[in-house]
Formats: sequence, structure tokens, C-alpha cells
Amino acid sequence: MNITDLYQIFKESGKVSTDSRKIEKGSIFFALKGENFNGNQYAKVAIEKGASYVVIDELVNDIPLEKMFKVDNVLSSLQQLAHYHRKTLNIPIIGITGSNGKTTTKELLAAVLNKKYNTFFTKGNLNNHIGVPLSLLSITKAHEMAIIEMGANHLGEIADLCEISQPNFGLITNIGKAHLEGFGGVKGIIKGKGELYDFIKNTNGQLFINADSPTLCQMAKERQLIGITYGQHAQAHLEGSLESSNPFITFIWNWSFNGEATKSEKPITSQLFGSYNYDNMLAAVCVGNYFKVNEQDINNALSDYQSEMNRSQILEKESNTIYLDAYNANPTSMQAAILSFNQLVLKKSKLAIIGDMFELGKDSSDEHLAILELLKNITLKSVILIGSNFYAHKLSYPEFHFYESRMDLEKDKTLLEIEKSAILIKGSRGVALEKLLDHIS
Ligand SMILES: CC(=O)N[C@H]1[C@@H](OP(=O)(O)OP(=O)(O)OC[C@H]2O[C@@H](n3ccc(=O)[nH]c3=O)[C@H](O)[C@@H]2O)O[C@H](CO)[C@@H](O)[C@@H]1O[C@H](C)C(=O)N[C@@H](C)C(=O)N[C@H](CCC(=O)N[C@@H](CCC[C@@H](N)C(=O)O)C(=O)O)C(=O)O
Ligand SMILES: Nc1ncnc2c1ncn2[C@@H]1O[C@H](COP(=O)(O)OP(=O)(O)OP(=O)(O)O)[C@@H](O)[C@H]1O
Ligand SMILES: C[C@@H](N)C(=O)N[C@H](C)C(=O)O
Repeated sequence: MNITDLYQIFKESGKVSTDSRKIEKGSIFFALKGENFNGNQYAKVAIEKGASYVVIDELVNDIPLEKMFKVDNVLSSLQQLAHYHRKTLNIPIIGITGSNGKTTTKELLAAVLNKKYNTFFTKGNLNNHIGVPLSLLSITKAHEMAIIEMGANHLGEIADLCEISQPNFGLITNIGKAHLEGFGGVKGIIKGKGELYDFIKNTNGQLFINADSPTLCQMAKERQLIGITYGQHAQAHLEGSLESSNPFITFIWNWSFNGEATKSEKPITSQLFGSYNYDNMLAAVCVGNYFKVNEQDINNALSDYQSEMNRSQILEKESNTIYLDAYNANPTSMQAAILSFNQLVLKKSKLAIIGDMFELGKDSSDEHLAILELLKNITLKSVILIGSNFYAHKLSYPEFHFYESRMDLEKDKTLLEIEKSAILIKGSRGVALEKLLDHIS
């Protein structure tokens, strides 16, 4: 059987599953191999739980032959099926990548576009070689648009994800120092993320460009790409003007493109803090205007949007206010978060709990040092650092409090003593700093 046959089965079923523990009746089970399990070993259970077919790449006993689809490689079959499905969809697909802000920008775009179109968008963070195919296969004939988030930690990955998902619109949120290890440095990141621009150029697609980012503008220029631009400083098709950001971002905007012009009638008061979220919102306003979502709908979508999953959340505890940004961290987003927090004018005294940044390879020590220097040059009341990467520099910064692990801080009870403060919490996923919330009043 080939991919066309598999697609016929998919058309009947409409659902795929990769986890025998969460089988939906009638779905096609793809037996992926992963770090911990070999999916082929769960094919039989998947059928018993109601999967209509299994796609396997190893011989499996006790499954009726007519329910078995044997392929050379299950993962590439999943990717081919997703590509095949995408080719049948005649809708705009917006591919989003970038070092920071992909998920937030994707969610903001979806909130805006859903006001006018039935828009599919990547769920959560399903943005890699498995997540992107699964996302594409969730797009149905009822969808009028789709937003596909693409993540990468090494070169070539975005090119592959573009080949699979064939976006006709592209947006890179920003270029920053995330996953430095896998990309081998900033040049590698520019090249890797630039694979989306390459794809858009080769397929005559359309780009949305952050005009405030010299790097992104240069990347577009090098490829002779003229996109639709957004920004607050540079002249752009969508121009934002910040009204306040203490802590929530309030702004107005002006759109001028192809002879049409619109502007926000009144300021958008968002529920997001951090200068970086202003960029993310401008991207959403730009895309919304391009697709002719009306002004009020755009503004309502953005004012109603609340972030979740430990990204840019403000939590009022009994005594303290938490600025929780503990979903992930890298030198760029760490610097942006610290500077934004530092700029807030608050009645409460300000304190930062900062965790290690991961996947930085040979740059790790220097990048942790740079953050310590940044913290030294601003005026927070107190700074707590967590993780062995920061701990390695303990002796040079006697003014800060260092803990080798999150558990060490939890045991110390110091957190329980913090009162009436505003606390920024930011660190990489592996440090899971949100777990500290239970220890802060
Ligand atoms: C394959 C899979 O989906 N695994 C998920 C699974 O892991 P688990 O340990 O249970 O299984 P294995 O991977 O070993 O198992 C293989 C398969 O066997 C199935 N199985 C197992 C037991 C059983 O009883 N029955 C079974 O059927 C199993 O379901 C597997 O299919 O669960 C974990 C916990 O939920 C998941 O974390 C794990 O997910 C993996 C990591 C994954 O890649 N998932 C994608 C769907 C995805 O998109 N995940 C995103 C995270 C993406 C990400 O990290 N993006 C990076 C950039 C991209 C880097 C890229 N190069 C990369 O390496 O990923 C970014 O910075 O944004 C997400 O989940 O959020
Ligand atoms: N435009 C931006 N520039 C810099 N940092 C940002 C930007 N947007 C968000 N961030 C920071 O990145 C964190 C994670 O945001 P988000 O999940 O949207 O990014 P992401 O690129 O999807 O991350 P991941 O690759 O891990 O999925 C936020 O909590 C914030 O600290
Ligand atoms: C969570 C994952 N997508 C990511 O961003 N990882 C970095 C290294 C982090 O956890 O900070």
C-alpha cells in the first residue's frame, strides 16, 4: 500500500493517534519510536482500544492483516500523510517560527483571525517533526485558515517543516539566542530560522516582517523579499504607538496598505506585560488587518487575551505579586524579561528569582555571566539565582543569593519570609520555577 491508500483510510477515519493510552475510537494509530518506548509494541493494545488501523514499521503479531499498514518508517509516513493532506487544503496557511514568542504570537493571531474565520491553530507547543504533522492532520474541511507553529533546535528543521506544511504566509517573531547549542551560534540561528523566508521566496508566498528587527529586515532584503511590515519605531504598514506599560501594555495602531487605511479608534488595553509582548500583539494586529478583520474585533480579541502555562502571567498572592515567566528562558528572553520588570514603577519592592538557562552549549558560562552583570547594574531589592550554571559564579557576586537547585531554595524556607514584594520568576523549563509558587505567600 502507498500513501494514497493510507490517505483514503485517513479520509474515512479523520483521526490519528500516536499514544495507545489515549486512543480515540476509529483513529489510525501511528506506532512511533521514541526515547522511552517503541510504539510498535502498543499496536495490538491500540486495536483492542478501538483504533481502526495501525501503521507499523516492525512485524507485530495478533493483529488482523486488514487493519495493519506496514511501512518502512512510521514517522516519515506520518509526515507524508500530513503533507498529502495539506495539499488537499485550499486555505491560507501561516507558518510561524522565531527564537521567542512563537506560541504567544500564534495564540494572539488565532484570537484575532477567529473573529472572522474558522481558524485552525497549533495546539499548545506541538511544533516539531511530530507535532507539525499531527497539527496538519487536525485541519478539517471546515477550517478557513490555519496557523502552524514551527520549532527547531538545529539547522534544516524549519526547511523540513515547511516542506511538510507548505505555508503560503510566513512570520518570524524574532531572532534571539535560543537553542544556541544546536544551532552552533547566532549565525546558525539566523540561517535556521531563515529557512522559512527561503521557502516563502521559492514558493512566491507572503511575509509578515517585524520592521523593528534589523536582523529580520536584512534577512528579507538579502532574499529580495518585500513583506508586509509591523513595528513601533520603523515606518511600517502597521505602526504601533505605546501608551503605557505599567504593567499591562496599552497601545494604539495605524494600518496603511495598498491604498487602504484604518486605525484603532481607542487604545487596546491588554492583559500582557513585557515589551516583547507588544511586538507579539503588533504582529497579530498586522495579520488581522491584512486579512480584513475589523478594527473592533481585532481590539477585542487582544484585550480579552490572557496568557497561560506560566508565560507572562501576573498572579496576586496573599502578600506578594508574582510576575511569572517560568515557561522557558534563553539569553534574549531573560534579558527582555529582566529589563521590562526593572522598568515597572511599583509600590512594592522588586525581587527576582532567576533560574538557569539551558541548551546554550559552549556559550553557557558567558551568557549566565552576562545576565549576572545585567542584574548587578539594575536596582532590584534582592536577587535569588537557582541552578548550577549561575552557582558556578557565586563567588563573584556576593550581593546575590545562590542555590544549586530549586529544591535547595525550597528547603531553606527563605521564600516564606518574603512579604509585600513584586517577584519576577523566570528560568528554563527544566528548572520548573513555577513549583516555587506553593512556597510563596
Ligand atoms: C513521540 C512522542 O510523541 N512522545 C511523547 C511521549 O513520550 P513518551 O516518553 O511517552 O514516549 P516515547 O516518545 O518514548 O514513545 C514513542 C511512542 O510510543 C507511544 N506509547 C508509549 C507508551 C504506551 O503505553 N503507549 C504508546 O503508544 C508514545 O505515545 C509515543 O508515540 O509523551 C511525552 C509526555 O507527554 C511527550 O513529551 C513526548 O513528546 C515528544 C517529545 C514529542 O516530540 N512530541 C511532539 C508531538 C511535540 O511537538 N512536542 C512538543 C515539544 C516540541 C519541542 O520541544 N519543540 C522545541 C523545538 C523543536 C526541537 C526538535 N528538534 C525536537 O527535538 O523536538 C521548542 O523549543 O519549541 C510538546 O509536547 O510541547
Ligand atoms: N517577542 C519576544 N521576544 C523575546 N522574548 C519573548 C517574546 N515573546 C515571548 N517571549 C518570552 O518567551 C517566553 C515563552 O513565550 P512563547 O512560549 O510564546 O515562546 P516560544 O517561542 O513559543 O517558546 P518555545 O520555543 O519554547 O515553544 C515568554 O514567557 C517570554 O518570556
Ligand atoms: C521548552 C522548550 N521548548 C524550550 O524552550 N527549552 C528551553 C531550553 C528552555 O526550557 O528554556
